[in-house]
Amino acid sequence: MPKVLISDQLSPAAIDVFKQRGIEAVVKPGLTPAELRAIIGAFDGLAIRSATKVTRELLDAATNLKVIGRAGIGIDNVDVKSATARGVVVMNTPYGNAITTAEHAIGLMFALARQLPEASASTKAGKWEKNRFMGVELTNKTLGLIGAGNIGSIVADRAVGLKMRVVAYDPYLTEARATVLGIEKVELDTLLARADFITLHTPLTEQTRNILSRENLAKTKKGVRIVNCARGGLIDETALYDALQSGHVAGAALDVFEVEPATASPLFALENVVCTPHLGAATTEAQENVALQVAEQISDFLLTGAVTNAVNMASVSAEDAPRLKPYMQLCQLLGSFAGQLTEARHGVITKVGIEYEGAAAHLNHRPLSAALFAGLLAPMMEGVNMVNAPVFARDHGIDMSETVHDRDSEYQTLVRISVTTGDQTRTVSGTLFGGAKPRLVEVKGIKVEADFGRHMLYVTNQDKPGFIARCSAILAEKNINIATFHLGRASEGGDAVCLISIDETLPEAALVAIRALPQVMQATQLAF
Ligand SMILES: NC(=O)C1=CN([C@@H]2O[C@H](COP(=O)(O)OP(=O)(O)OC[C@H]3O[C@@H](n4cnc5c(N)ncnc54)[C@H](O)[C@@H]3O)[C@@H](O)[C@H]2O)C=CC1
Ligand SMILES: O=C(O)C(=O)COP(=O)(O)O
Repeated sequence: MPKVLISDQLSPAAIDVFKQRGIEAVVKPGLTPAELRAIIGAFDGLAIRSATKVTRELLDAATNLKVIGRAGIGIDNVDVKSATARGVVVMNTPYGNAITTAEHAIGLMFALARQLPEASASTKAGKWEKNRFMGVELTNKTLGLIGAGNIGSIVADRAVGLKMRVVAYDPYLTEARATVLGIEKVELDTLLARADFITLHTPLTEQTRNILSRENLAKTKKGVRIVNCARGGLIDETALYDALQSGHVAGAALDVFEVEPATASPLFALENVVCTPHLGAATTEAQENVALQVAEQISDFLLTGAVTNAVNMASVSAEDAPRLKPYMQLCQLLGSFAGQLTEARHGVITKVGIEYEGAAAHLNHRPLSAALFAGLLAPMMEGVNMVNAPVFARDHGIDMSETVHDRDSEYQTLVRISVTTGDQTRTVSGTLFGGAKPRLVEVKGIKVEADFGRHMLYVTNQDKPGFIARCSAILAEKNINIATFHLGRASEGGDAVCLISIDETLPEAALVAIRALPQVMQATQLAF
């Protein structure tokens, strides 16, 4: 039974899903990094929010981990690069808390405009300071949106409803989308100069870190009010403090901080600052949404191989997963076959071509090609799998091409792989027999029909009499049982290939004896 660790506060809805799906869920929020490292090795999945920091050190200890599910959007608390290198899928739930977070941003904007928290505190203190709290209207004000993705778009929609003018800076926002949203796409400097309110809705990346730097804060309109419901690192907090103190920035509402939990900050002392403890996603509805989604996604992946909302792997829908499963196996085996034939003396792999024909042409290819690369690179690299294989291939400069043939194939379905090392290119093709069983149908342009056995012997030889008898004799001499024996040849008396499935590993001496046969050019032992 797969085991999942829930290391942050997740709605109990997640536990119910895991239980129903037959997955053991262990709930342990609030562990220290050392405590987490001590137990993570026992788990196949990890479900988190923003509190758990998934560092390289934690991943080093996560020897069984296959999937990390983030019940929420931001994954800046996960070292995705290290997870990918270790073959761990990282998923998030990109929509489940978007409305809630957008509503929090709008709520904070109102709180700033009317100083609601201070007015509430003053009233509760019995002061009745009716003249102290003079607010500003939102109607006809300009809202500057930095980041117009899921959350930013919802904020824009609500702000337009409040009769605000919305300008947006987002390099990936198209003019057409801006028109649909009823907003104006502008450059950052224009936004800074025009906005009465600024709200941030980008992920924290190297490009967005400090996007409201001291320099950019100085470019804002005097009296601007700033809302940050995205990530702490987007604003230079010291520069913001200074701008608030000087009155250049009239107010700031912060849900997120550079260091969290934020239990002390000079900003807390300022009257014109409203703070919430990273509550953007904290509604019953959003927490139920993200908990259910993450539990379903983790379960689907661990139980069926379906991949949803992964940030480091191609998606495989729940509907596609069973259909792709035999193809994944075929691709992995074809890759493994080609990989095992690629001897170091031939040089490094420079190019891989993958062709899909017949029924295979109509499938989702990215996961299939990833499975093929996993098989291909496994003999050369440790710990390679579908998640990290495409990255390894790219990092090693392997040029990959995929071709889909929309033509009638001799086979109902066919996958062909061409691997180039130095100036040599080898091809291997396979099909699914009966729609489910992987079968080799061609090696180096020679037709040969063979199932993949656990132990196999691959021989290239001259098509001359005597080879079969001598080869069989060597195997018999070592008491090695032959399961299947398949032959193919390019032409009568020409190049031939022989694939022998045997019941156990062949001793090295027998392999040497086969290589010494006069007809034999190459003999390689393969394992699947
Ligand atoms: N306070 C909270 O509890 C929550 C905070 N968040 C934060 O909100 C962020 C945004 O969430 P979504 O809108 O769902 O993400 P999204 O991916 O839909 O949108 C992000 C937008 O930022 C834009 N962007 C990327 N780089 C940019 C740059 N350099 N300059 C300007 N725009 C840039 C992208 O083009 C995209 O449109 C998340 O990454 C997360 O950090 C999300 C949920 C809850
Ligand atoms: O989804 C996000 O990106 C959030 O920031 C929400 O964080 P949380 O799950 O409330 O810790």
